[in-house]
Amino acid sequence: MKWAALPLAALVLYPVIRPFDAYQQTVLLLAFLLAVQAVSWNIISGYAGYVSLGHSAFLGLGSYTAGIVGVHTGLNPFLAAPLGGIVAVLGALVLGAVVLRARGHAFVIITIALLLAMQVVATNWSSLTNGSNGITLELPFWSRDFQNVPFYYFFLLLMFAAIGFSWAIRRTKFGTGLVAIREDEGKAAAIGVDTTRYKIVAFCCSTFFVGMAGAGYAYFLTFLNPVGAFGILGSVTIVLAALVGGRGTLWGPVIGAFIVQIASELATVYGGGSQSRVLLFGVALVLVVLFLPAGLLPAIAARVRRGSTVEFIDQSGALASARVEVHVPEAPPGPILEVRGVSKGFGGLVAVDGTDVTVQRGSVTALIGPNGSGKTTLFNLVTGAMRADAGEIWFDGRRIDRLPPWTRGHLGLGRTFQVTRLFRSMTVLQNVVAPLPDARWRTMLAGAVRGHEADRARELLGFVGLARFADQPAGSLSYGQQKLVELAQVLMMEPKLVLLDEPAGGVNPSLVGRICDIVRGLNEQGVTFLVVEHNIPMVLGLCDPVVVFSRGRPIAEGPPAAIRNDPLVLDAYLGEEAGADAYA
Ligand SMILES: Nc1ncnc2c1ncn2[C@@H]1O[C@H](COP(=O)(O)OP(=O)(O)OP(=O)(O)O)[C@@H](O)[C@H]1O
Repeated sequence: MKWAALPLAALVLYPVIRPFDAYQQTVLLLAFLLAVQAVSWNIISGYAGYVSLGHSAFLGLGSYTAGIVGVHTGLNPFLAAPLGGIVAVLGALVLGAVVLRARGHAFVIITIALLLAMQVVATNWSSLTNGSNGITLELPFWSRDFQNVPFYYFFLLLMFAAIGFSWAIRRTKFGTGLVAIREDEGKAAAIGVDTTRYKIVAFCCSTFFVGMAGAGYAYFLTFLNPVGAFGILGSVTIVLAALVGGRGTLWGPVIGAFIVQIASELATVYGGGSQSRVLLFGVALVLVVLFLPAGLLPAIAARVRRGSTVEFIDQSGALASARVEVHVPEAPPGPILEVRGVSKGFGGLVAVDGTDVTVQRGSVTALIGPNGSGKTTLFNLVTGAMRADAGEIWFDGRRIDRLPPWTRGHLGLGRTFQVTRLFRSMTVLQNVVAPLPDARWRTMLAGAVRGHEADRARELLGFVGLARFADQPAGSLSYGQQKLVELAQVLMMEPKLVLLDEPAGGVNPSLVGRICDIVRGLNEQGVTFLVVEHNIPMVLGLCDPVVVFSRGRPIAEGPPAAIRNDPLVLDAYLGEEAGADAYA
């Protein structure tokens, strides 16, 4: 941040030193305007990864708000700017509430459609917008000699505000949640992130300053029409600026905005007008995607990192034992999880077939069965990653099968994955503090890594023997270590029941013992476990009871000693010979 102080101070002082450089001021103020848009766009499309290709629609909305209000009330567009921001946010709220319930590409397409739809509305709703004749705004009331100076400071101030806002968001749990959504939306939901709410709020946040800027821009142009206000080129420019600088970073979109604005100006001056600009943007977009996919700033950061020495971490003693207190509310014995008649099919394949499974509170229950017998699908149904076709799921006395995954997480249902799903761009510590224990706005807006939560995360990392890796990127850990981090992550949610999907799969045998110790230690303190595992000796040593699955339903259940000798199980699961070997 310090490196930015000097150029920012120069920008603040420039009109004071050269008040009559109207052209240079115009170039710069348009760069500020683009930066406001790119920084705002970055909140939904960089942090959360939902690319909006029609974001200039919100600039148009702000412009029209100021124009229409100005025509009817005579309010100065600068004073109408907050209203422009609010209208943009309301637009985003309505659109986001509809579109952002879904995942993926639909959002991109719909944002383009939104932009074009607004153009059509602005053209045809003549009584409000004066149709394609456009709206002429009042002329600035100050002297023409330094006409650009107030606009310069208006956009500069907005740029600072947008950067500050983006910076603040990134430091909250909300910001971490957005990055989690970008990296793995399903996993984010499993650790308690209300992904729908987060995306809608992020979309709204990404429009407020754009709407405000729209009001100022209309005043600067003193004229508005539908094609100008809702043109696709504006949106492409925003995306290009953010991509060039580095989307998902704080300063990337700012730097990108300056580069794109200056390049665009050069193309207009030396390249023969706006047609050359379109060509330039098209070529630049292709080049950036091909050769600089992460953008300029991340590419420079990666080069600097490559040049610096890598810290060696002494891994000896990394498995040192530790104990951690977990809080599980007292409850009478009985079932904590009941799966009643649940089915799930994929096309013609029935993966889970009218299954009943009960997990008793305080147990370490195993779920074993051959590959493809439906164990992971059952986990997905219990945690809400998939919806059951039929049946009911009850957790801790409450029916949960219609609840979203994050609510199930808030109720105390934790889960690890067969193939670990840590957020790889985050550090180990950031991963562990990422889960959200409840849906309160206060929690969402709290600092991402703060006070007692950060202490707790370090304590949990110590418990799984990985405290010294806290500040390393999660992706740099070994597979087994990532499994342990994922366990620490789940424990952050104070779960009552943890579903472990193949905790020993692909893990060094020395770690398997450690995982068993951890599970036993937590279980003694009241945490219930449901474990899917192919490592039969581990299952028989750790779990009781054992439920055996075959073709989407349980075929046997009982203590390990009984399961070990059950001919049905040997037949369905391992075949007799293999079974004898495995249990030997
Ligand atoms: N999203 C999906 N779409 C289509 N088929 C699926 C999907 N998920 C699982 N299946 C199928 O459902 C069946 C059960 O798969 P599931 O992953 O639940 O088995 P599993 O018992 O966990 O297997 P493994 O022990 O190998 O992990 C398999 O035939 C699988 O191909």
